[in-house]
Amino acid sequence: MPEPGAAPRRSPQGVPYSDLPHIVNADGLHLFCRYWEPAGQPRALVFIAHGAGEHCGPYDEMAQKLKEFSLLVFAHDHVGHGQSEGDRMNIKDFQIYIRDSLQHIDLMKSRHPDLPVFIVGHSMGGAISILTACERPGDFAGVVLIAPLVQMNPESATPFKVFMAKLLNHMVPSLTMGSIESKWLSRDKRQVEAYDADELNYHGGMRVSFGMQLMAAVERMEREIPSISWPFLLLHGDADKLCDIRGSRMMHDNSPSTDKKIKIYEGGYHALHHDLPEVAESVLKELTTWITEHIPATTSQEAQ
Ligand SMILES: O=C1N[C@]2(CO1)C[C@H](C(=O)N1CCC(COc3ccc(F)cc3Cl)CC1)C2
Repeated sequence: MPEPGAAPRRSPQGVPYSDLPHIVNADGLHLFCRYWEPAGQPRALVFIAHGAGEHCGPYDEMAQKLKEFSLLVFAHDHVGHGQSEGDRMNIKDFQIYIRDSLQHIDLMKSRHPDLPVFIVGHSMGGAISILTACERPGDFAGVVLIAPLVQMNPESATPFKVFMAKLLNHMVPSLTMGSIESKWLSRDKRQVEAYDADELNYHGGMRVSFGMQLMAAVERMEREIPSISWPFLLLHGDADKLCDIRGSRMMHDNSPSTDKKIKIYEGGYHALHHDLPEVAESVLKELTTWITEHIPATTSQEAQ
């Protein structure tokens, strides 16, 4: 409980967290949460992990669609993102994203102990999803990855650039590199304009220290992939300039999972769920079908 008389903790936008759905993470930071609860009995839990610089608001359409299938969807803005506390798009250890995700997932599992749990992750949220599932390999009924960050883009992360980033990280870690080029997010200009206009997105430069954390996450995934046995669905555009499709192909080809699927969208840009309408529609169809088909039959159904 806050000290009596203490000023209420407020979101970066100035809203008291007492007026917002939130959890408090292990470092005492308030994370803004969203929940999409179906009218009747939910069939499964779905946690959505958003990517770098964005927040969980733009996943409302996806969550509404999942809710129509009696799925209980939940998400939070990662530390340093959107309406959550923390230094904007920066993290001292990538593990914090995974720890916080497991905290929120465990909270929802405690409320719905009999429901299977799925994760849907996009881009950096895909890396969070992969490493979260790797920490609890038996806990998830499935993981859906939309253009996940699995490997560095070899054009942007040349050995020289990686060397310079590591050197600069020791010298000036708060130095900023370029920002995320929104033109590569989607072929739908309205979606790019919406991203650029969204004040809850971080539009500043990426700190070298944050880039280092992303690289460390990539290295962790490279080590984990040969032991991935949980079910997953990969969706990736072959014109993605932000997260190379080769990472998804490598994960699909090198993981021992016997229940894995990759769907390539020809000409697709990075944010497939916000790409051209026919692609976004296909992505929603693919992930809702895959998740509902991966909900284990309940004992009552088995008894029939
Ligand atoms: O709809 C959406 N998608 C979003 C935004 O809005 C894209 C963004 C997102 O998560 N990434 C795109 C950029 C990428 C940069 O990667 C690096 C940069 C420097 C570095 F040193 C090492 C790496 Cl790995 C990380 C993943 C989420």
